[in-house]
Amino acid sequence: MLKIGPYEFKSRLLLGTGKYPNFDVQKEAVAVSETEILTFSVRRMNIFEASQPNFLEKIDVEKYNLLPNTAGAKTAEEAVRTAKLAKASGLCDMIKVEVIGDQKTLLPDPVETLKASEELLKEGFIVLPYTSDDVLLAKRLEEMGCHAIMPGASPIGSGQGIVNPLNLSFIIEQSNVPVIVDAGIGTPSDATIAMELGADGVLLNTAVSGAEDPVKMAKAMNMAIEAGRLGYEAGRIPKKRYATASSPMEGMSIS
Ligand SMILES: CC(=O)[C@@H](O)[C@H](O)COP(=O)(O)O
Repeated sequence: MLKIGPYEFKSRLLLGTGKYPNFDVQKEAVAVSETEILTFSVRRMNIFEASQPNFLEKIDVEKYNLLPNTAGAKTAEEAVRTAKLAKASGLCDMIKVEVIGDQKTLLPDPVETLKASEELLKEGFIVLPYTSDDVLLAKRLEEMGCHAIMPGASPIGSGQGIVNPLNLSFIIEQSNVPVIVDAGIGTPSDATIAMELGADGVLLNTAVSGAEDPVKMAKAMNMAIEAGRLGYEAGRIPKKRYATASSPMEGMSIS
């Protein structure tokens, strides 16, 4: 089970809702992914205006846990304001803190992310910050009280996969709260690697919504995350420098 604050989830896949070719494909992809957590940008949702386009219009939102995110925020102040809007709409008390520090790489601003997370924790939110793969920053966010840490695999939408598995493994090793690898996943095998490293979950969007067949890819991601988790729990064999026979002859009576 994936436990985030007071919530428990069977699925370890968190899915974004943007950039699908149409709402029918989005709906089917979400269904086959078997995700229980959908994230969406509060700023793009028009949550208070029923007449405006709704990016979740074909989805039965009652069936999912919604994880609003503060995408578009460049400062802690903007992120806090956006989070409060989401909470006021009654959608959920979880918030993905996303404060972008650079528009080319879309990497998170560490100082503003810390500030926003601290403020939102004080306000009683369940806080999941999107952060870089900086090990010490992840530690500070956990010590502050964040309910999960979400280090990036690589830049949002880049599909580069996990560029620094060593840092991710340090973050996972030190963490007492769930670590959810967020952003940059390109293929099912990237998601499996994150889970084999010991991540508690994976958040992804572009790899599914931008695939040639988003529904097939959503299914593949579901299976990949499940496989990676099983492999992690099963415990991998140690790597050796030289070969060891798969069928040893010792103790056999055949000469
Ligand atoms: C939807 C969302 O929250 C994104 O900002 C997230 O980081 C996913 O990134 P990818 O699109 O690279 O999977």
